[in-house]
Amino acid sequence: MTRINKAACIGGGVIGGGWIARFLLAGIDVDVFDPHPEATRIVGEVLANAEKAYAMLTGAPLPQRGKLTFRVTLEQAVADADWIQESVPERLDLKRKVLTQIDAAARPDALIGSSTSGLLPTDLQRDMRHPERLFVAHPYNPVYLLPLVEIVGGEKTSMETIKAAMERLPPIGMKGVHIAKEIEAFVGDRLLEALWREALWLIKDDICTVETLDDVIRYSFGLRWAQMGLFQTYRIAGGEAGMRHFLAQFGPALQWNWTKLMDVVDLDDALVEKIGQQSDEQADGLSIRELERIRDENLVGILQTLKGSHGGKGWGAGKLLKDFEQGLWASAGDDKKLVDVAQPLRLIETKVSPAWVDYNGHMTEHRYLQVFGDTSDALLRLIGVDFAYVERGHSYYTVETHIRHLGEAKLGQAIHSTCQLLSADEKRLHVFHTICDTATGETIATAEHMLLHVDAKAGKAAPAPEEVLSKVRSIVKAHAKLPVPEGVGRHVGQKR
Ligand SMILES: NC(=O)C1=CN([C@@H]2O[C@H](COP(=O)(O)OP(=O)(O)OC[C@H]3O[C@@H](n4cnc5c(N)ncnc54)[C@H](O)[C@@H]3O)[C@@H](O)[C@H]2O)C=CC1
Ligand SMILES: C[N+](C)(C)CC(=O)CC(=O)[O-]
Repeated sequence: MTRINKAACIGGGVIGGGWIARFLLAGIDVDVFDPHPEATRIVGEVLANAEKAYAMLTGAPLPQRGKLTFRVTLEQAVADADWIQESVPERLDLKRKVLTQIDAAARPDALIGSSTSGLLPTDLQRDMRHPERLFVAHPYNPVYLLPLVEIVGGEKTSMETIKAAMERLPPIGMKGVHIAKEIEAFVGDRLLEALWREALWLIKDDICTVETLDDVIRYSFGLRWAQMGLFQTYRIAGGEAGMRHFLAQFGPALQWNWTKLMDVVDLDDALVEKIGQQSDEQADGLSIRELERIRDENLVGILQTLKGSHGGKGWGAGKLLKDFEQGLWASAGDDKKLVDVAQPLRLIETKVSPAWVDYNGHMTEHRYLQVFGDTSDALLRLIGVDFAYVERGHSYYTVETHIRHLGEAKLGQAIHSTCQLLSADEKRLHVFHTICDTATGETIATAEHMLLHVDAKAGKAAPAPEEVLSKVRSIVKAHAKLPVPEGVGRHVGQKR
């Protein structure tokens, strides 16, 4: 997979800031040009939110954060970037001017993406000397969490550019969709504009308030759309006969007078004030940054749920997250370099995610097992039992677990896990894991597990190969010098 080595972001507002965070958290250095006097503060706040979100999103080892540099001129910012993302305000004249400036100063092999929500790439590339490398890369807010990018070429964009742009998105956790023909607003904003236009009419005509309208979305089809989109949702709504029956039943309604579609509401002062006031009431005193954090927590929860869906294979954006994490584990390589075997192995660093918290306000039971399971997986990678090993047909399965809950882990709390390898033979690993509060070092929970090496195809236990056992033996030898952890061998029971 081809990767972005150095990015430049021209414009660091809502969307530019999101791109900056996406690149930096993928380990890519970013140079920024934005003449706004408070650009540094604004980008810093977006980045802080993004870091909070990523800490909750994944326990996979994120690369070291890229270096962020603000430049005084556009030319300096783009000079050695291989991906340049333009995110200046949505005005054709301004974008053309900025893109022409980028084109003149960028490396000849640099890719140039525009974040435009709806302008045609053919119009954007009109004045460029090398228009073949300009494409629309339309993202969704917040760019650091929502993975989709619509990739759209103009008349002069080369297919090599489109291919190169598409290839560079998965390593930063994004999914490119190539829109075959350029149209204004592409696909996503075509749909959103239609909905938005109807919504404005419903408010203007006093059919409902902005809060009622949002409730209608978020308590119903909004929940469906995140995981199945429109067509697959309607396929199910057709019952056993599926999409054909759905079309037969609801197709005729399309001729009825249900929508105002192309009639554009007049956004006069009265309507702007009406929407503004209703929106203020709906926010109930929450600031934009607070709302962003609530949004991010919810998105993290949804993405994590989708990651575990479809029998653990992952579904939609959750499958993408799963693949991204596998890439992170793979490129972190064997964690050997990071781990000191003279100590219990420090293997997982994470934060308590919103999706992990129960009605008591702290981490719910099965999430402890998840973190302990992740700890076992990290140990296995360390001894060479990685994805490739499992694909070849062997693995370790956990056959017994005993968890003790000794403290509380609250939302957003930084926690880490350690592993002490108590003993091992050619088939078994006897491990003792601990989850600690990273700030205080206090123990929150412990788990004792027995893992059994298996021939997964034959479905039975089998000795591990020498290359794995030699690594196991060296950790067991080092850990034999450590005190036996308190709680080893405990069982659940009461004196009778
Ligand atoms: N806000 C949204 O929900 C989305 C916006 N977009 C697109 O992203 C682009 C940017 O939109 P936002 O970030 O929302 O706007 P914004 O107003 O938040 O940010 C624009 C930034 O560009 C900077 N800027 C202005 N002139 C500049 C120049 N000559 N060189 C460098 N920087 C300059 C401004 O100082 C500002 O920080 C637009 O094309 C928009 O259509 C795409 C997806 C979603
Ligand atoms: C409002 N908008 C047209 C700028 C929205 C987008 O382009 C995508 C989004 O994030 O909703």
